[in-house]
Amino acid sequence: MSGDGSRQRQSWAARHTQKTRQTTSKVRANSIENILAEQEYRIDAFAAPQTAKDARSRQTYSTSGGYPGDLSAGTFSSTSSSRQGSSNGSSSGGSSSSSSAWLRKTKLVCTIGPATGSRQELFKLADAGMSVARLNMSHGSHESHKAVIDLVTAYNETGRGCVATMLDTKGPEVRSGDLAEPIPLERGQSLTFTITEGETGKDRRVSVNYDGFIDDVSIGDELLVDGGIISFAVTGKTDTDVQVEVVDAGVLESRRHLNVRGKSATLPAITDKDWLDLKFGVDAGVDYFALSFVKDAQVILDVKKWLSAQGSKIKVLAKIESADSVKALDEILDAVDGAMVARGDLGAELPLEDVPFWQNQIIQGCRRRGKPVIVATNMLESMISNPAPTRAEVSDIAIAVREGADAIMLSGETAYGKFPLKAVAVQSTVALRTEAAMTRYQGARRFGTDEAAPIDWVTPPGRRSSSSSGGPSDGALSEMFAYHSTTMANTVGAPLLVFSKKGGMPALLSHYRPNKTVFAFTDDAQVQRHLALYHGVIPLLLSFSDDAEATIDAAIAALVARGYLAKGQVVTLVQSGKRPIWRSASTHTIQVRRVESKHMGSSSSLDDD
Ligand SMILES: Nc1ncnc2c1ncn2[C@@H]1O[C@H](COP(=O)(O)OP(=O)(O)OP(=O)(O)O)[C@@H](O)[C@H]1O
Ligand SMILES: CC(=O)C(=O)O
Repeated sequence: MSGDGSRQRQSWAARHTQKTRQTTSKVRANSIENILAEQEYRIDAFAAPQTAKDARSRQTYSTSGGYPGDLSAGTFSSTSSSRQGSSNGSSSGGSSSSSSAWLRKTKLVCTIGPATGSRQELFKLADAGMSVARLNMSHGSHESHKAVIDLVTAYNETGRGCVATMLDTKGPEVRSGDLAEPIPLERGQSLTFTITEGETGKDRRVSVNYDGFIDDVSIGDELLVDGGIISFAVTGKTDTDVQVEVVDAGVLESRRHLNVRGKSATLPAITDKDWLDLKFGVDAGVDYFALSFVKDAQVILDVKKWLSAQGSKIKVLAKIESADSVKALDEILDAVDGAMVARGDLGAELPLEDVPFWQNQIIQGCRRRGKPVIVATNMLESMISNPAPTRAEVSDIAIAVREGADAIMLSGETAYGKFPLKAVAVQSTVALRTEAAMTRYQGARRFGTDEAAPIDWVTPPGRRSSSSSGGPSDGALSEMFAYHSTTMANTVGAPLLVFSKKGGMPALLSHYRPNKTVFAFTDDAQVQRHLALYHGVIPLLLSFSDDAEATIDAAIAALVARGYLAKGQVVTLVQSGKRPIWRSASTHTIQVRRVESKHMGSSSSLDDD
């Protein structure tokens, strides 16, 4: 790039930014007024209502007080929402555009285990708002995981909602072996971990499942059990044994996770068991792989190459949970389809106080790249045994939502906890409340004082990479389209309606975080499930006819039938992407369409109904 070109580009970008600021000013002003006019926030938003009536009777979060940040004013009610699905002409600016429902944008990932593996419990979890069912390959069998995948398929076939499946690999974990009985350990006592097989605790000798353990450990290291519930100082070692002294006391049980603070094990990135599990996932048709203990980009590229050789479109997420993975964060995030902040192991390998910093880095890294990111582990740990969360847990959810995570995850809370549905309801409500408050506070900052810099999640796309004709490339054009569609939708206070075959444009729209929902219609069930993870996107399945207008009308009618839109409301319609569906009929367009009489009353032609 020549110096001149660079200057030109900068000045274009500067002008563009200035214009955009002016436009977003209007956008925010409208949004604040719209939000002030809206006092109800619907929860369990991603379990789509089947009819407008159904939508009306859904649980709502109503604020009797003046602003959504006023938690004391909030009340849960299961009563009918007087606004949902009904005429909603009260929004400001002469626009009758705003949908009355404030739909939750942050998605919920739930680990399925003994507490939630039955048809009844899994369906309840999905109805309560689960968008992704996580299968942890450290537990259960292929048969039990296949049964869960079949249940998710059955749920999706009911048309009640869209749930994706995520297979989480066990990864190269170092574990202690089976014990004859648990060993109580007091501070100062000694113990020996050995690579000799069959040591079950006699003479305080315990086997470890990995020979390289000896080389990975040095005298003076801190050795942790299950992320720190017991800790040891390494005091000596031989060719086969590691001697340790108890620092934090506890009871050592069978097959516990061992790791050395600040060091990653030198195990292969993907173990033989992982490859068998990945093959199982391909055969069973899961939607996402979450790869444990990813160390660098190469392992991602290897799995992606293997997947494409199998003709599989499974998306690959990297779990960032090791000292190695944070060192290689940028190259890993460049290679993956998304990431998980796996705080359990991350907090064992790194000092605990570093975890919030890395959580933020990982979220921002994914947000910059337009890739989905999940925040996981301990989000509502106390709800494994208690029916209500701690205040700190509520704050933790709010922080992840404010930082811009696409999804938040539950582990033991839904796998074996006593209150899985309550845990989902808490995540859902806290996310919803936080999102509503964020939108308002952002606006207040922008139009109020200069006290705090506005939260700026999005930057306008640059006019990067030009095509052979000299203009922006298709990819850059799509990004600009997504950006300007978002600005337009925000200005009119309307949700977005997009048609997509591969999910690219809905993902781009999600990246720009529009104020309202992105209703993404696709004719591919797997693309629909992939989109279930993306922030603010409600993915719906629909056959695309050759007639663009007929398809658009069918989509609007489907949204009306589900209670998402009502007569007189407007939607921002986006037809774009690298391969627009109706290129012959229209190229790239952004339009604002109003819901008319012809969209009312007809039954939805959604494929999943
Ligand atoms: N498919 C399953 N079958 C049985 N139990 C499960 C299953 N999935 C999860 N669990 C239980 O839920 C707990 C929490 O789930 P999570 O996915 O967070 O496990 P984990 O903490 O990664 O596992 P580990 O205990 O191996 O470190 C597990 O420790 C296990 O007891
Ligand atoms: C989710 C997970 O694996 C972790 O937090 O370590």
